[in-house]
Amino acid sequence: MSAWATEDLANALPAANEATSTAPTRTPQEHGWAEKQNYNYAVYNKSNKEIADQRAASKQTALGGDTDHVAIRESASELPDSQLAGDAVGGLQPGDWSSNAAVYEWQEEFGDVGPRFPELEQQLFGSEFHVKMGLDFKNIAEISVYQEGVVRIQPVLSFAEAGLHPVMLDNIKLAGYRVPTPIQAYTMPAVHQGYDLVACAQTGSGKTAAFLIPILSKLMGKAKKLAAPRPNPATFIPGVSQAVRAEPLLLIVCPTRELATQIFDETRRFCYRTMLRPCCIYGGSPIPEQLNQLAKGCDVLIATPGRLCDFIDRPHILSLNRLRYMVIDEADEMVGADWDQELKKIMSGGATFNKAARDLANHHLAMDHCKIRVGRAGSTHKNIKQDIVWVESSQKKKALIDLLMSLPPARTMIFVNSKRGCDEVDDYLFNLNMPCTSIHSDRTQREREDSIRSFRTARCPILIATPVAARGLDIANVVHVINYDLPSNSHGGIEEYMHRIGRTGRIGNHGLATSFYNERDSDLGEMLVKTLLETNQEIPDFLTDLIPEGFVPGQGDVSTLKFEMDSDDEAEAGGDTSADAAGGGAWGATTGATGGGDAWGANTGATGGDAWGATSGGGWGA
Ligand SMILES: Nc1ncnc2c1ncn2[C@@H]1O[C@H](COP(=O)(O)OP(=O)(O)OP(=O)(O)O)[C@@H](O)[C@H]1O
Repeated sequence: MSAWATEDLANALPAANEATSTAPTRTPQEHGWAEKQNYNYAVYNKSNKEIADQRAASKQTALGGDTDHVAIRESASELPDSQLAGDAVGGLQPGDWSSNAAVYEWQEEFGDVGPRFPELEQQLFGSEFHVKMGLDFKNIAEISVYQEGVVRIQPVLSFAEAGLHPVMLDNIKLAGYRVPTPIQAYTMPAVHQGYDLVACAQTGSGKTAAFLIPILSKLMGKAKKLAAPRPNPATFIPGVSQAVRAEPLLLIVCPTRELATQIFDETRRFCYRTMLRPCCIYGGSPIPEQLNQLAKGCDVLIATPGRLCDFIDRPHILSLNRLRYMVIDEADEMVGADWDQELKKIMSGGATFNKAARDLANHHLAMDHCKIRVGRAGSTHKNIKQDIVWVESSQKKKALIDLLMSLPPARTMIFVNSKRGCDEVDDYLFNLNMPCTSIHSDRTQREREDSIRSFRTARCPILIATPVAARGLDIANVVHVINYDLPSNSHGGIEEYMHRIGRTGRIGNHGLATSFYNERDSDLGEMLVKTLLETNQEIPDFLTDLIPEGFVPGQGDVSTLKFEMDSDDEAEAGGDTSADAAGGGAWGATTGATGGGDAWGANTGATGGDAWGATSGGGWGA
C-alpha cells in the first residue's frame, strides 16, 4: 500500500468540531479505510535461536549473492507477498531488529570516498516513507531565532556555504534537502567553529539533521586518523571472526527506543559512502544481536541510557576513550534519568527546553557555549490546525469512531494517558474493523517495532499510543493527531501536548490536531488557550473565559502572552537576547529579518580555531 498523501487529505479535512455528531452508517472499509491486520505471532514470536537457525539454513541454501538478504526474506516468509512488500522499510522486513538495518560497510581499498551501491542507496534514500518537505516553509522560516549568552553565530543561508565535507553535501542532496531549516542555519557554523551548543526549535523542524550534518561532516574529514581499527566487513563472520572493541567518536543519547532507531536511520543516510560506521543499542532487543554489530566497528553510537550503561560496564566491548562529540537529544526529558554526570559536550535540546535541562547545560558545557532557540521554547507553528472539542469522558469512544468515520481516511495518531487506556481504545477500534495498531511500554520490543513499522507503511494507518511515542517520532504523512486524553499537568501538561501534536505538520507540511476536552482537563485550560492564541487558532466557546484579559484573539500582541516555559536566561539577562534574524531567507521567507547579515553586530571573533574533526577544548573525552 502506498503512503497516504498528506496535502490532499489535509485539504479535505473539515473542522473537526463539526464531526462528532455524525453517526457511522458504513463500515470503515466502505468509508475507505484499509482492511484491519492481525498481529503476526508466527513471525514475531520466534525465539532468537529459531531465527538464527533459519538464517543458517537459508545461508546454506542460498546460491551466492547476499546471504543476509536471503535470510531476511526467509524469516518473513510466513507473511503474504503483498504484506511483505508493504512492510519493507529501509531494507528491513517484519521480524528484523532495527539495530540490524544495513549500513554502508567501508573497505580499506575504497580510498577516500566509497563507491555508490544502488540497492543500499535505494533503501536509505529512496523510501516513500521518508518525510518529504511540505510547501509551507514560510511559517517555519518566519519564526524568530534567538541567541543567548556571549557567543554570536552568523547563520548560513545554504548547505553549500556551510563548509561541509563533499560527501556530506552529496548525501544531503540524496536526502532531498534543498535549504537548511533555521535551526540548521545556526548549528552548522556553530559546530564548525568548535562551540559547545544548546539548540532548541519547534517539533519537526530538522533538529536531528541540525546536529548530525555538522558533526558527521567534521568527523568525515578526519575519520581515518581518529577511528578505531575494524575488521574487514567482507570476511567478518559474527561469533567466529575476531571482534573489535567499539570506540565511537560520536555518542548520541536519547530517551526512547523508537527515537534511537529513528536517529540511527538518519545517521545511516548521512554516513553513506564514508568509513563512519553507525550502530544503535537500545533495551528490549537481544544483546547478542547488538554485540555482533558493535564487533564490526562503531564510529557513531546511538543509544538509550539503560542499554548504554550496560555496555559501558563492559569495557572490552565498548570504550568511550575516542569520543569527540556527545549529543543529548530531548535533553529536557533526559535530565530526570540520573544521567547528568555523564552528559557533556554538545547538547541539542528538544522542542521544549525546561529549566532543569538548561541548568544541566550551564553546568556541563564550556563557558562560551552557544544557545540557539528558534521561536519560544515549547511553541507550535501555524501549519498545525488545532481543534479542541468538548467530549464527556463517557462519550469519548463514540466520539472517536464518529470523528474517524467523518473524515477522509488518513494516517492518524491517537494519544491516551495510560497503558490500559491504550489497550482499551485499540480493542474498541479493532473490534469495529478499524486498521489500527498500538504501542506502549509494556509491549515487547518486537511488538513495538512491528507497530511503528506497520504504522509507517500505512498497513495500519491508525496508531494508538501512550506518551512513549510522543517524542521525536518522525513518520511521513501523519495528517491527524487526536488527543483522546489530554495530558494533564501530571502527564507532562502543555509540553507534552506540544510534542504530541508535533507528530503532524512536520517540515513545512500541514496537519490537524483534535483534542477531546472536558472539565477534567481544566488544569490545562489556561496554557492551552495561550498556545492556541499564539498561532491564531479558533478558541471554542467553552474556553473563551480563559482568554487573558484585554487580549483580542487574532489581533492581540502574542508576545504579551506569558508562558511558564519562557527562557530563564531571557529574564535573567534582562533583555540581553538578540533576536529576529530568521536566518531563513533561503526558505522563501520574506521576514524582513536580515538572515545572516549584520544584525548580530560584531562577531565574537572566537572561532574555536578547529580544523576538520578536531574537538573543541575542554569537553568530554577531549
Ligand atoms: N533541511 C531540510 N530539508 C528537508 N527536510 C528536512 C531538512 N532537515 C530535516 N528534514 C526532515 O524533516 C523531518 C523532521 O526532522 P526531525 O525529526 O529532525 O525534526 P525534529 O525537529 O527533531 O522534531 P521533533 O521535535 O518532533 O523531534 C525529517 O524527516 C528530516 O529528514
